[in-house]
Amino acid sequence: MTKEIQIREVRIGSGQPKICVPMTGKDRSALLEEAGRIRDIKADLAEWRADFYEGLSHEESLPDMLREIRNALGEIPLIFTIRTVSEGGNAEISEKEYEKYTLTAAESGNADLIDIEYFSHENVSELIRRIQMTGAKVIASTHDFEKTDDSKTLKNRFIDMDASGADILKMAVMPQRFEDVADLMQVTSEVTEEYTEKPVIAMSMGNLGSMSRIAGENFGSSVTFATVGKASAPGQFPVEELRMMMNALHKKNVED
Ligand SMILES: O=C1C[C@@](O)(C(=O)O)C[C@@H](O)[C@@H]1O
Repeated sequence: MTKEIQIREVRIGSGQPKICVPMTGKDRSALLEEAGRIRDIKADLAEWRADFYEGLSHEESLPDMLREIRNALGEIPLIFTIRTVSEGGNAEISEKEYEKYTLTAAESGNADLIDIEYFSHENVSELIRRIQMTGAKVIASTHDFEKTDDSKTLKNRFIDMDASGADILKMAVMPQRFEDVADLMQVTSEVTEEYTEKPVIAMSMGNLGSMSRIAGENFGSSVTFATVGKASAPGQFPVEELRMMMNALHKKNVED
């Protein structure tokens, strides 16, 4: 049974899955415009994909940028993410920099959640602990933009992330055939029912996997990512389309 986590006014892990919109702007004005659109469309959550930001290597600009994004978002909870090249993102940075930037974001007090790539970094449990000491929550994440491993491997990855002390567990994988999409959904359902009480976020990417972005309510994924402009990963829907499809599915679920 999943225990919900409340971030500001948003409850993750209970009710319908929450819609999160990534911000992929490369500079201040693009980011503030995206944040304004996210607020207008009333997304549940926003994610700053700071690996798209050209100022990332100027660590001292991060707190100011985070403060401005926070002001533009109002009360919408913010996830701070640096997606590295090895997990399908744009950041080519050292371990030291990854640690420094994620901690700086946490210490700013303006990012509610910090995404940590669980399998790609050193001393990750220690980093998670240090981030949590600032009051921010941690999403342990894993991404595979090439393929979907077998169910046992996916399940073990969730179990490892669960043991890390992170608050939320996230997995995004690329399907090569329909069975991969079904496997991801099945494993997520099993993990949320039998292995962890933490909220889980799971998606199968690409067009083939896009059904997994609609149906989280049925298989145990508590957040889904959607766009107001540029997608941050393949297969994402525009927010309004996704909201309509999720509401239609929810209606059927409660009728049953
Ligand atoms: O981890 C995820 C999920 C994601 O890769 C997706 O497939 O929607 C999009 C990313 O921005 C986010 O950090």
